[in-house]
Amino acid sequence: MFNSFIKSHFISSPKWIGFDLDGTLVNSLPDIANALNKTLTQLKQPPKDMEIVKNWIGNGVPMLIKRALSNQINPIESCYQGLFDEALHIFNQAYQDSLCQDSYLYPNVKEVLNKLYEHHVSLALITNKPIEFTLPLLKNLEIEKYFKLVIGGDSLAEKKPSPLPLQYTAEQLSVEVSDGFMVGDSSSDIISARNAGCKVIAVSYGYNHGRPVEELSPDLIIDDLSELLEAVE
Ligand SMILES: O=C(O)COP(=O)(O)O
Ligand SMILES: [Mg+2]
Repeated sequence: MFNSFIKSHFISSPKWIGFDLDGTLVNSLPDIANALNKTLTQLKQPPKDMEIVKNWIGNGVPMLIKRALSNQINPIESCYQGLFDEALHIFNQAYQDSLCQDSYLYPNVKEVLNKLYEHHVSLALITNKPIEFTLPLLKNLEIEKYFKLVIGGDSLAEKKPSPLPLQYTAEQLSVEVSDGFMVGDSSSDIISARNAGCKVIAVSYGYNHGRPVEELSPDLIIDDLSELLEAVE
């Protein structure tokens, strides 16, 4: 099932595959930017351009809020202090209200997940998105049934780039971490996989804080998820 390039560079029969969510399976940017701008407007802060918000996604909602209030990727405490709790509260409500208004699956996502599922590869969804948003989003996009395990950014004591979510996944699925790989769009996915001791495929079309994924030397870069597979008869 796996094409020859992946077979020769990867693992011919992976026991597990971990998928990142935002920027890998789902383009959630429009709904995240919309909720964030509702939050900023309510706090009388200037709204942000979608292209800027895109660079701030990938390290969870609290970090997104801190970045937005600081207007930069490395948040400054004096900028978000005092506003953070209220901003988080407003964002959580706004995002829950329009979680899947304009978000959509990238090309071939459902087909690839379905094929892997039919071939009994254990799939895990490993995101930094809080679990309260992750589960309804998966349900709404009709891909929740493919995952044996779903880990949100607040499900464990540490989120990606910590290796913990991947180590926990392997433990839960009763496999070795090195018997599978991670598929993601951002530095946190690549670093998490390296730290956990497994290979990683990066998608070129995601967010990665506005930086090219090549910089982090993933094991393989793909432009479309269907490159994971070759057609099953
Ligand atoms: O930062 C987020 O909320 C989303 O992160 P993800 O790319 O790990 O799904
Ligand atoms: Mg991502």
